Amino acid sequence: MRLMQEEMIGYESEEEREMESSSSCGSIVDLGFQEKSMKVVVVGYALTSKKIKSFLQPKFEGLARNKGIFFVAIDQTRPLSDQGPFDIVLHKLSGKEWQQILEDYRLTHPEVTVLDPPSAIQHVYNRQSMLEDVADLDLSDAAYGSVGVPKQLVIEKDPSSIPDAVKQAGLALPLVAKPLVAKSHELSLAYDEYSLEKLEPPLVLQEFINHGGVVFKVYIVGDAVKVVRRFSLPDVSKRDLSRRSVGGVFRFPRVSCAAQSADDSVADLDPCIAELPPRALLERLARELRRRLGLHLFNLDMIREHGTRDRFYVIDINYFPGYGKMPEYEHIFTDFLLNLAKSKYKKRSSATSLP
Ligand SMILES: O=P(O)(O)O[C@@H]1[C@@H](OP(=O)(O)O)[C@H](OP(=O)(O)O)[C@H](O)[C@H](OP(=O)(O)O)[C@H]1OP(=O)(O)O
Ligand SMILES: Nc1ncnc2c1ncn2[C@@H]1O[C@H](COP(=O)(O)OP(=O)(O)O)[C@@H](O)[C@H]1O
Ligand SMILES: [Mg+2]
Ligand SMILES: [Mg+2]
Repeated sequence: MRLMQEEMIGYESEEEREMESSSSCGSIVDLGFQEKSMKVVVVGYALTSKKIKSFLQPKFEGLARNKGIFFVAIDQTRPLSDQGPFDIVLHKLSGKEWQQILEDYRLTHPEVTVLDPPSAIQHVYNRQSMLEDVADLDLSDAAYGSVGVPKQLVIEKDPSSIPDAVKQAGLALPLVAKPLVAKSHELSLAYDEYSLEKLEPPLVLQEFINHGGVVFKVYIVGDAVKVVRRFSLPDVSKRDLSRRSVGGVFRFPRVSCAAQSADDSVADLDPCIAELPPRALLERLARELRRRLGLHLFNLDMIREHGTRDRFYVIDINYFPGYGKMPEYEHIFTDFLLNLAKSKYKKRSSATSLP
């Protein structure tokens, strides 16, 4: 947080100011219009052009600006220390070199909050380690339902070994085959053991869980948790499995990104399938995972086993997902950034006022 003159943060009109303050949700830090000098938050961002378009939408940037948050593009060709100064760095770029730059920057600039630490992000970029913390959490008999991960197996190489490995691990067909690298979305569903040899390691084989064709996207932004419904793959029946014609591998690249929101069709859906997971369960899950993963910005793909009321599975975790599709993300993000800057500012001032 830094000080700057009032004229830099202003609503274009009284009307705009009123509109903004009436639509603002939650308890945000009021930077105070009355103050002569204002505190501003400078957020450096290193994002792909696709992400800039979906995330830094004009409405969001405008709202943030009016609250004293300024977004500044990071120039990757110049040293980070020569840019800014930043209060917060938001990033989602790949490459070892970039990760190293960020790690070095974190060490030399502890006053800047880097969202999030590259090593914590790497942990969820591997589909094996991604779900370890959910499994370790052991929310198998939480008060509001159980949360687990589907049985899964990692295949590093040699496709011919897959049928035996699957048998040994006791995995039931059909299986979802997912590239080990989470940034690759070329998934497939294998219905019979003969087709398993056609798969291309390295991959994770995961038991397919019937869930009525609806997936819950649980978005996390710091302490805030928001859940939406999306359409997903349909259930596979025993009859489907026994029908020979179904045999083989069904490829479904980028299915979840292409999937439509199911929230608009909720009235047409079976309530047992569409009912959102209990709020208390999501809050607990989000809190625990935030701590264990060391991340502020991620989402979970969660499904409810069809035929149960409260047996849930986490099947995917994504770092800095498509927040543009999260309702009210503009307000949630603005509050998050302000609170982050405020708590850092408080900590720093109390440290400097020590005797
Ligand atoms: O492109 P979008 O907005 O659909 O966002 C993608 C996410 O879609 P979703 O939030 O489910 O709608 C998408 O989520 P899923 O893995 O599809 O569940 C990923 O987070 C993807 O990032 P990456 O390719 O894994 O690095 C996200 O892609 P990037 O925007 O980060 O490139
Ligand atoms: N174990 C599973 N059981 C049932 N459906 C699954 C399972 N894993 C994935 N899916 C379906 O495939 C989609 C994509 O899988 P996901 O693991 O989320 O990969 P991605 O990272 O590409 O989104 C999910 O949104 C869901 O529709
Ligand atoms: Mg997904
Ligand atoms: Mg994913």
